[in-house]
Amino acid sequence: MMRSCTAALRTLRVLRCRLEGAFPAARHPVLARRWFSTEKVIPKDQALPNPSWSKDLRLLFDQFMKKCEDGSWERLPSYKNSKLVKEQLSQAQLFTRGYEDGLGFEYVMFYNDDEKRTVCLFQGGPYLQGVPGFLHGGAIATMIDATVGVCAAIPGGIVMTANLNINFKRPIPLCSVVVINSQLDKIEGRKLFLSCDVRSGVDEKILYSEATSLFIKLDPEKSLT
Ligand SMILES: CC/C=C\C/C=C\C/C=C\CCCCCCCC(=O)SCCNC(=O)CCNC(=O)[C@H](O)C(C)(C)COP(=O)(O)OP(=O)(O)OC[C@H]1O[C@@H](n2cnc3c(N)ncnc32)[C@H](O)[C@@H]1OP(=O)(O)O
Repeated sequence: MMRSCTAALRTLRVLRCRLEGAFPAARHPVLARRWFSTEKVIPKDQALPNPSWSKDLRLLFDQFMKKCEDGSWERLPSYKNSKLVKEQLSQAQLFTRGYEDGLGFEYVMFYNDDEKRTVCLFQGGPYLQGVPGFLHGGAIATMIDATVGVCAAIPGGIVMTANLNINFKRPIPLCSVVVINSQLDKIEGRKLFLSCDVRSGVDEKILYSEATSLFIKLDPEKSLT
């Protein structure tokens, strides 16, 4: 437990250094203060196996953890709450982490710095149903946005989605496991272009969705509101 907390804090520190190093304006006056706290509260890392994870999700998780051993990939921790919000928003939770184990978004992301790739292993639970038996398109879009968002934020700093285009090619069965594979294609000034696909877990034979996205690095001189 202690070791995983220390590892999580280390990864968070690395991510923070990367964001600030790659983009000094990551010290955006509002967002940086909200996103990174120096308080030493150790929240629960939710990007780790729990009993709701299926055999396939565990298998893929183990495969990626093996890839982390030589340092080419790293697992990204994920937390429900953040100390970044002010008191009146103390109920705020990361949208994708607001469900009990197994009911909503179960996922873990891995990052490869050399390839500028982020892979998300995702199991969508029963509260994410759209057409009976299948995942809601909004839930799929959410996880695509989160995955490409992280893929943009690590090299790009403080970014927001400006555009997200998704082709939904096949419906995703509820509670199945999919792999969201995203990559940074191009950076032009403040614009980061990314693409990703969503495939069936383990065999990756079924192409469920494809997406392209544009993220913009926030300009610290501009107000968000
Ligand atoms: C993302 C994760 C970040 C950090 C990680 C930290 C912690 C991790 C914790 C959790 C991770 C969870 C990840 C979740 C990811 C979710 C991300 C989101 O969903 S963000 C929410 C949805 N997006 C928004 O609400 C954004 C709303 N839009 C805006 O606020 C603004 O439009 C903007 C995107 C900030 C851009 O405004 P600016 O005034 O800064 O830029 P502009 O001067 O307007 O444009 C610059 C440049 O870009 C071109 N452009 C802008 N929008 C578009 C577009 N839709 N399509 C094409 N091109 C666009 C514009 O033409 C300019 O181009 P240029 O003239 O060539 O420079």
